[in-house]
This record gives sequence, C-alpha cells and structure tokens, in this order.
Amino acid sequence: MKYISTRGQVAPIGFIDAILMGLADDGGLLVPEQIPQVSADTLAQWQQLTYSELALEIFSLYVNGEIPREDLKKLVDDSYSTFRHEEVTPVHQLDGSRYVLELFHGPTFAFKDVALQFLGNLYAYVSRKTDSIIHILGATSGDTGASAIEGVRGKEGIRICILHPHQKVSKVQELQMTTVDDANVLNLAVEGTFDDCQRIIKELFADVEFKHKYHLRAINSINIARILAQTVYYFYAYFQLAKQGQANKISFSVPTGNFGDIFAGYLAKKMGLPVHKLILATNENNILARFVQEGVYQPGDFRGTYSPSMDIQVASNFERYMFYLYGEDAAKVTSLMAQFKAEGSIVIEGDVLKQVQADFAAYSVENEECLNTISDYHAKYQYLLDPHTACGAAASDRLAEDGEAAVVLSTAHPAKFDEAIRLRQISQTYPEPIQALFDKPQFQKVVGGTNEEIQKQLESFF
Ligand SMILES: N[C@@H](CCOP(=O)(O)O)C(=O)O
Repeated sequence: MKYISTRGQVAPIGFIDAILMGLADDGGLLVPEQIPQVSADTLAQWQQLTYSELALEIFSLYVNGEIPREDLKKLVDDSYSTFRHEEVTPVHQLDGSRYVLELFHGPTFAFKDVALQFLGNLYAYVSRKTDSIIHILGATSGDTGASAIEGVRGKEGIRICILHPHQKVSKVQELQMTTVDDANVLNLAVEGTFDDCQRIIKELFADVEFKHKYHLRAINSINIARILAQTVYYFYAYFQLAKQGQANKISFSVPTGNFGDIFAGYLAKKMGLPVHKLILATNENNILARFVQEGVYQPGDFRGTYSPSMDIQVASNFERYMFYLYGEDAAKVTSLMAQFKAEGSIVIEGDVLKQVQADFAAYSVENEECLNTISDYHAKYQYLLDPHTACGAAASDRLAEDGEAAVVLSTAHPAKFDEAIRLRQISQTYPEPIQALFDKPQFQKVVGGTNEEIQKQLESFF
C-alpha cells in the first residue's frame, strides 16, 4: 500500500513516511493509493472480533507489512488498554431504533483518544526504530489538543506544541491541556479563532524547508493515521447492531467540524461497510451543511456556540472528499483549492452536487435547538448528551428515516461542557480525573496570531 497526495505532486510513499509527512509536501493531503476492499465474508468474520482485534485487522490493510504484525498488535493493545470501557467504543441503545456510539471512554473523554492513543504510541515506536525526531505541531478547538498531549506526554524523543484559540475552548478542555507540566509539552493560547490556529500550522507545514529543519509532525486529521484509526469504530458499531439483527439500514449521524470523523465513515463505506446514510451535523458554523444542501463552500461569520470543538469554518478534510468526488483527479483538486484560496469559495452544481447529496445528508443545529435536544434526551431517555453529540442527535432526529437504525456518534463526555449543560439546570457529577484538574496549576503562553510569532516560539522550543 502506498500513499499519494490529493494534489498529485508527491511520489507514492509508504505508511511510515506518510505518517511522518503529515501534510503532503505539495500542500495536499495524503490518501491511500487504492482503498482496500473488504468482502462480505471478511465482514462476517470481523463481526466476532474484539475492538482491538478488529483495529489490528483494519490497520494491517493500511500498514501493509511495514510494521511486523506482533509489533502492530502490541501498539494496538497498548493504545486501547487505556480505555475505561472493555468494549472501547460501546454502543448504547436509547430505544428501538436510536443508538449512541460512545467514543468518550478514553483518557481525555473525547473521541480523539481513539486515534491519538494509537498515533502517540506509533510516533514513539517510529522514533525508536528509525531514529526519527518527532516534533509535533497541532491546532485544536479543544479536544484534539488534550488528547494529543495525553498520547505523548513524557515520551522520550517527542516534543509537542499545541495551538488553541485563547478563551474559545471550554474550561475543562483548557485545563486538560494546560495543567500538563511535562517538559515536552508547550501550550500556546492564540489570540484568534481555531481557523487562525489551523491556518498557521498548515502554512508552517507547507513551508517544506521549515518543516524539515524542525522535523514537524502532525497529529491533526491532516495526518492519514487519524482517519484510518477512526474508521474502526464505524465497523465495530455496525457489527454490534448487526448482532441485534439491525444490519439492513444503518445511518450514522456525525457531529462535524473539520470533516475528519465523517470522512472516516465515508472511507469505511468505500471499503465495503454497508452504511445506509452518513448524516453530517454542524452547529451554527455551518459551512459544511450549506455545502451539502446548496453546493456552496464558503466560510460565513464565526459564531461562538455551545459546541466549541465544532466552531470551525474551513474544514481540513474537505480536500480529501473533493479528491474522491472528482474521481481522484488531483489536477482538479489543485485548481479547486487554488480557487478557494484566491476567491474564498467553491461552488458546485448539477450531477456533482447530486453525488454530494447521495454521499451525505446534512443539517445545521442552532444554539437553542442544541440545548433543547440535551433537555429532551435527558427527560426522555435519562441520557445526558454533550452539546456536540446533541447536534448529532438533533440532525439524526430530523433526517433518519423510518425503518433505519440511527447511530449518533457521541464525540465527548458531557462533563467537558458543563457550561452549556448547566444552562438547562441539569447537574452532573464530574468523573474524578476531570474534577482533579481544577486543583492544578496551568502552564500556557498567550500569543498573537502571526506566523512569525509562532515560528519564534517553535524555534526556541524544538
Ligand atoms: N475539533 C477539533 C479540531 C481539530 O480537528 P482535527 O480532527 O483535525 O484534529 C478539536 O477538538 O481540536
């Protein structure tokens, strides 16, 4: 298995090189040269596997022998042994047709742990085996940062710098990142939005000389490892429902900001998982929902919402989807992305738009509807949703059809977003690791949002 760039200017590379490259050197995103196809027989066999066994099978298809199987197994086992639930990502049934796929049982109570526990261990492994220097640079709207830091804190040979938008993440998200006092961790609180943070890191990664000089590695979903690891739970959830006789029509509703999580579902479907429908749920920062509904990809005004991790205007993985939407035509993707940079929008219509609407259904959830959904589910199912999951649930309620089993991806534990939940007079008890954060000192530097300033911070840290 080789990996190629969505912009076609990188010679095919192997799995480990793809992980280390992160953003493709031509500014595009890496994708597998061919998407592995999983037969119905294989799906039937996989249905019996534990989460870790399934992850090992799926990763093996993409690693293609570059990591010996016993080493890969250890990486997988180590990564998922840190989860608090034996099933890693259990499916919780709400009623006859509604399910919640709980992705928050990892160390930082967010779905990002599923991929970042693995990627942290993989980086440590690659660093040991190949003597590579691992200097991680990442941007977060709240969850990725904490999870990436947790995945590599204190690990020898690795340093990590995370940019987050100052005062635009929840208190718990901020504490999870900034109370870590390991010397290999640097938190920069940027005066700006997540889009500013993401733009800065992408521009630094795109400066290939700077990237190579400082050995910059990515943990965001620009890194293909993130996407591959996130496909596993779509398979796992499907199998849990299939065991209950629900395999006919399964839809997944995915709270979406950077398009990584839902792209993983799209990839799982392309591998052969019989997903009926992928529902894309946004909050009021709804560029992706507008794209699916109207064919216009154009950032709107930034809105601060109750689901800050999804307060994103420009979605990284949109480019990967464009690549497949246009039949793997790298020249077309290059020109579309150049057009987006120059004009600030991409407009599609006709059959291409029809294809988008066949691939996804979409709904954007306003602030009030998000809170109403939290209250309704709490009253009806005695189940507490975090505000991101509430967006997924609201979209699923709107768009799932009769006779469909509707699975909402629960991307975070509600304790991470108590500010929003308290607005509905719902009280919750924090899990002990979250409660403990409030007594710890914080370590972060508040910085302006210029590339030069960040570059200077990196030069002295790395
Ligand atoms: N919602 C994310 C934003 C970064 O997305 P990623 O999937 O590319 O890491 C966050 O919580 O940081």
